[in-house]
Amino acid sequence: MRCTVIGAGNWGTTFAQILADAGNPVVLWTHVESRAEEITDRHTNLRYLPEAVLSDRITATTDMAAALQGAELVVVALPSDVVRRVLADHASSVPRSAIVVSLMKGVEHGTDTFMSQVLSEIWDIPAQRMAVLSGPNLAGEIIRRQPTTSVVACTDEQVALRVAGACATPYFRVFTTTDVIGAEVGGAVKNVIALAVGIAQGVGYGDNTMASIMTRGLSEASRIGVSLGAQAETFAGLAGMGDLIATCSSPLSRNHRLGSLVGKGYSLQQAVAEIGTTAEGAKSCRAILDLAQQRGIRVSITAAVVAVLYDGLPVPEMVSRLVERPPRAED
Ligand SMILES: NC(=O)c1ccc[n+]([C@@H]2O[C@H](COP(=O)([O-])OP(=O)(O)OC[C@H]3O[C@@H](n4cnc5c(N)ncnc54)[C@H](O)[C@@H]3O)[C@@H](O)[C@H]2O)c1
Ligand SMILES: O=P(O)(O)OC[C@H](O)CO
Repeated sequence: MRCTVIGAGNWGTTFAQILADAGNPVVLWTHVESRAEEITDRHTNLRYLPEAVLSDRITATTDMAAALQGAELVVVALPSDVVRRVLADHASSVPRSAIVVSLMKGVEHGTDTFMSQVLSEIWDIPAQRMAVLSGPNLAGEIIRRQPTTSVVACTDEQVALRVAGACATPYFRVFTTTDVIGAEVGGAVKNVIALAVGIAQGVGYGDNTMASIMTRGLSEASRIGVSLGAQAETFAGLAGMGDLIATCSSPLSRNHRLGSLVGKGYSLQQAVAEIGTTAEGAKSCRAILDLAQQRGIRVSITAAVVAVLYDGLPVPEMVSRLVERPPRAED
């Protein structure tokens, strides 16, 4: 398939490499002219993936219309808070038959909208051509061709299978589902839970604390998802538990690292500056809390992360707020 990937950061560039390894020609869009030249001429992207040698099936451009021309598969990997601003004016350049895939794991602040919903809205993409790919997919491992799995969600299963086929390589095994909202919620909420785990580990707490936050965090994701129409089983799968385990356990996760810095006493601004690339949980946690509160869903961990990052709650009080609560049945 003729593929276009929008966003040449960690995941966009790594996903372009997956598509190229699967035999597809790929055009990678970046807003940075020097990066486009570097990717096309030298087959590197030193800012994001310093050790990688990229396939010569990948070329890059800053010209959005040229990047989208003739695309059969359009993949978007931008930070969630710039998607609307960067892409809204380019609807007429998206080929009418193209399949659009969101790789993003975030919720838009202000509209509480998931990324596939933003893309469908700004580009007028029908549900049967709009897909989401999510799973335990740390770019830093995949660019080294370490094996992993992922799931493509689309209401049209045949479309999900086409996308899965287009990115199948010996190191990237892709499953399919029709539960689009479940994949979206799993990907976005696990970032917030990884922040909470990172904060606890930054304070110095160990594996019992991590396991407790992960398990109760998955329960928050599942409750939010089901209230939005997701299937509960999705949260036991790759886009739920699978991604949660990878993100909460790995030092490669930006959300985990950001949380750990906050647990050690950094302010949010200092931690964001130190990480230097996208940590979606910090941007999405308030929208996720909004979504839960609007539906009367209890999300204590998400609320605690918002309180620490945005309302000045001291970290030790976050921990006691989570632990010192009356007993009740596990749900
Ligand atoms: N990195 C991963 O391992 C990984 C894995 C799965 C999903 N994701 C998701 O993919 C999305 C992108 O993450 P990433 O890791 O590639 O982020 P990144 O920070 O590494 O890269 C972001 C890219 O967006 C570009 N960008 C930023 N602001 C822009 C603007 N205003 N206009 C145009 N381009 C702009 C940057 O130049 C860069 O190319 C996120 O939603 C993330 O949650 C990341
Ligand atoms: O580095 P993070 O925390 O954005 O996580 C990357 C991926 O989402 C892991 O699947």
